[in-house]
Amino acid sequence: MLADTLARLEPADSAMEDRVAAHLDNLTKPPGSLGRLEALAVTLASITGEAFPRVAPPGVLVFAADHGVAAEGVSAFPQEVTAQMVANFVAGGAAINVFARQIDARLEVIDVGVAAELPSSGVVHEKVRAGSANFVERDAMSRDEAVRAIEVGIRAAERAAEAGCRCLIVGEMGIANTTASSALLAVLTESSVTGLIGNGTGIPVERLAHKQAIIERAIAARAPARDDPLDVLAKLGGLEIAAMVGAYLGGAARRVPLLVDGFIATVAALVACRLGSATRDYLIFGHRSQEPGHGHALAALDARPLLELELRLGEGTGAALAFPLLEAACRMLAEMATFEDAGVAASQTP
Ligand SMILES: Cc1cc2ncn([C@H]3O[C@H](COP(=O)(O)O)[C@@H](O)[C@H]3O)c2cc1C
Ligand SMILES: O=C(O)c1cccnc1
Repeated sequence: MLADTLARLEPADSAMEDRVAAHLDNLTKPPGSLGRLEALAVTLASITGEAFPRVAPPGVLVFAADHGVAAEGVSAFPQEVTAQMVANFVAGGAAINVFARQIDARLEVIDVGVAAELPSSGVVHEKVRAGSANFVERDAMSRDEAVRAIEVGIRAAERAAEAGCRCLIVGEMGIANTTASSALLAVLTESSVTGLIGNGTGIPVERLAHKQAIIERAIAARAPARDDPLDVLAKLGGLEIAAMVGAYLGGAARRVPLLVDGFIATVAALVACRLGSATRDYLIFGHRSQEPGHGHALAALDARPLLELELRLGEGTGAALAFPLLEAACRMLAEMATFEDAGVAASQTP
């Protein structure tokens, strides 16, 4: 299934660019005056292959899993919070529930690897294993488990597309996943861990050096092959991160715009692009997270996010908050009058 999805990936339709740019210049505004919203409209048209793209309704996929490395004291919160937050998602009380309701999104919560029993309803049960291993001691997961988790994500993206979602927001919940994401990013971009790490859920400054040492030890001990993204993901990643990779690949293969959230989501998107480079064409970046590594991950993807709200939460929240801008770009294309229709002079006569 992963191989099939990779084989179906195609670049976005660049022929749409000139056509949409010409239409934008006919709309009743000085050319270019709607700034980045105009570029966004062009991007959405080339992603979907439609001159008048639509992004509503959006689908939010929240993947949850636990991380063995949480045992090393790298998060400000205990591992149990992952399962407790899944229950909160089911009850509708988390930040992502609120913002998903605001944009009329279809929200799905998927258990890829939470190390606890979860509510039987309201969660899609796709547990590959009960949490990844502590990657300081052994590989986070096997290559086969990583592929299975990726396929959980591909299937979730397909369900969302089948349900009519025209834009995907991929979020996560997994205590200690900023540690796993920092490790992945350091290896994939051949960067030193210093400068990439941040305090995640809010570990005190004194514990940052410990978090850094854990990541450095893990990278040295696991010694992943940096040009083999699956090897890096299996050894240093997490189950929900692998599923996010799959959701991006599955969404891109279906030509669905992918609205990327914060640090963890961007690292997963980077892994997806390393597996299938055409995925990059389908990514739109919602916001810049406070987590220092996010700037680095965005730079690796040559990405400029839409919002800067000093968020550092994850779950898909920053992407959900940016969604109305995508909708505005679509409505601008479809609903604004042209100079001719409105009887407005298109330029000053010489
Ligand atoms: C109550 C709560 C809700 C959250 N929602 C997202 N995260 C975020 O924080 C975690 C990553 O940070 P670290 O690597 O420091 O553990 C992830 O679960 C992420 O989704 C949360 C964290 C907490 C505590
Ligand atoms: O930007 C994120 O995705 C993020 C930052 C801190 C903690 N959890 C998630």
